[in-house]
Amino acid sequence: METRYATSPDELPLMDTAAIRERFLVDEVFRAGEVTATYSHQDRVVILGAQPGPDGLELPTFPELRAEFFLQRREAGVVNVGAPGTIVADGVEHEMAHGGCLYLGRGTREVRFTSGDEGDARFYVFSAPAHTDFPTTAVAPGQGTTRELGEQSTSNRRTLNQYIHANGVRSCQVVMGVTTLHDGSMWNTLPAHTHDRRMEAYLYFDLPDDARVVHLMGQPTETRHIVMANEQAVISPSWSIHSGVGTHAYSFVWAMAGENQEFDDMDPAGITDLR
Ligand SMILES: O=C(O)C(=O)C[C@H](O)C(=O)CO
Ligand SMILES: [Zn+2]
Repeated sequence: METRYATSPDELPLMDTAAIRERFLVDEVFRAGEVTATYSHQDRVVILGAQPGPDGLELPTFPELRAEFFLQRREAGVVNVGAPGTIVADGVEHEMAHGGCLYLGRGTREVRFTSGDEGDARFYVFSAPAHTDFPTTAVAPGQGTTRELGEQSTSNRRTLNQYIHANGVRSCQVVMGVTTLHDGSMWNTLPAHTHDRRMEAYLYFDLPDDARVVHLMGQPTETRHIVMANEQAVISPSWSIHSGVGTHAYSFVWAMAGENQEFDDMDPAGITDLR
């Protein structure tokens, strides 16, 4: 497990490209036949990638957690960004289509990831500490609470699907969903925002290999960028905007943890105020 310590907004302007990437970018979320894990001290979230081969993969625990099993004190949201697969959670099997979501409640002891016949599934997992047990629940792609956002004329037309949230699948901290850009739209989360009460992470997916997303971060008046490829994740502290423009349309998993699950608890950063 890789550890990333928390960052103060004062530090960002002093960092060069390599330092910014090292601190905020999770460049290899998926490795065939492995579970990767990154522990961020921003709200103590763990970002994992599980890409099971024919033998499947167990969700392990890690020495850093001092926990008997991974979900002993945690909950997690999972989105499959690869070929169809299944997750077996304490003996119950959940079919996971491309883009489908599963909430794993605190106390789930055994989690097994498998791929189907169409190639490797790739399970993106976002986990946060939990104070109680909520039931493990699956949501099929597109079956969450949907919001249509943006305009074609400003290249930010997109469909946002909320899966784990205050009015949907219940959780302690995790709020999670998928946003898909419509063909010809490239900008996500514009106007941008911050939310001081929770951090957020994005995993960009369904982006062609030769395309990139220029992800914007930092305080609204002191922004920096990270050039990102398909299936890379980025950690956004609560004080940072998280917006981006692609050279092609794409989808992204957004996931948050902190003290307020209210989706619209956002402090907008006006487009003309950005620096
Ligand atoms: O397209 C968007 O806008 C988003 O997906 C925004 C994220 O959901 C977000 O930043 C929630 O706080
Ligand atoms: Zn946000």
